[in-house]
Amino acid sequence: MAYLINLTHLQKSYGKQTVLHDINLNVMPKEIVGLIGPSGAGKSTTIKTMLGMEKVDSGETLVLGTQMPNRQILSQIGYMAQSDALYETLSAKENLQFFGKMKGVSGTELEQEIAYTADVVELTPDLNKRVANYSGGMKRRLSLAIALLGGPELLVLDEPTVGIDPSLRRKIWHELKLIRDQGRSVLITTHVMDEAELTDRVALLLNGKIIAFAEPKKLEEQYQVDSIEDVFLKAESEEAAE
Ligand SMILES: Nc1ncnc2c1ncn2[C@@H]1O[C@H](COP(=O)(O)OP(=O)(O)OP(=O)(O)O)[C@@H](O)[C@H]1O
Repeated sequence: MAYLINLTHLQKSYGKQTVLHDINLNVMPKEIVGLIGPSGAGKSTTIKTMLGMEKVDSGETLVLGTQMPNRQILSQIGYMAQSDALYETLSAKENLQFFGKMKGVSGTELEQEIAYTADVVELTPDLNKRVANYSGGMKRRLSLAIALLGGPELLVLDEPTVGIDPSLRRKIWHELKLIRDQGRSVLITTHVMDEAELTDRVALLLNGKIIAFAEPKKLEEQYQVDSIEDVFLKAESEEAAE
């Protein structure tokens, strides 16, 4: 199997605190993988070490078959960070044009993609506003639109639905499923348990450890519960008892 992402035995500490303990995680073509866990579990650290933005202490990180860090690979991924990296003095449209060109999209194709992605995140009426005047949720939506530009084979989205209304959240998940059905893949972090049910496979992260990783339905069967939230609670109490 040619994994798009393959993390093996990742270990990472900040000072005396071990933040990632032996993380093993992979993403295959044409799937949505969720990385779910409470605040401080290590979701962003997993993503940042995976993309080479933070150094790992040990373990191997392969993204699109290449050892990270690698700038070339980074430019092929649709990455949405947890904090927005936008040009505040420019309009949303100018941001999209800038990042689109960086990804090698231009001309009519870029204009079409901007129109499409702005519609997905419901920013069409606000495209000409300066980002400095955007709300926090609008900035998240713009960051997501930027990540979608260029139709990357792999999307890595760090909490993309924080601060986003339920109806738009549903629309975004619909888009992610379309992306998956086109044969592309998504790694998404969230602390919203309901969203875990929408993934093809979900990794439950607790205190820097992956305590379970499988299809949501399989996990529910294995733990004999009806929701990922209950899987998490059960797995958490088993972990604490060990
Ligand atoms: N640069 C850093 N220096 C020291 N500690 C850090 C650093 N970055 C993260 N940590 C610590 O690592 C742990 C995991 O943080 P991380 O941001 O990965 O969690 P998270 O699961 O993404 O949380 P959230 O959902 O709140 O974003 C936390 O205890 C955090 O304080």
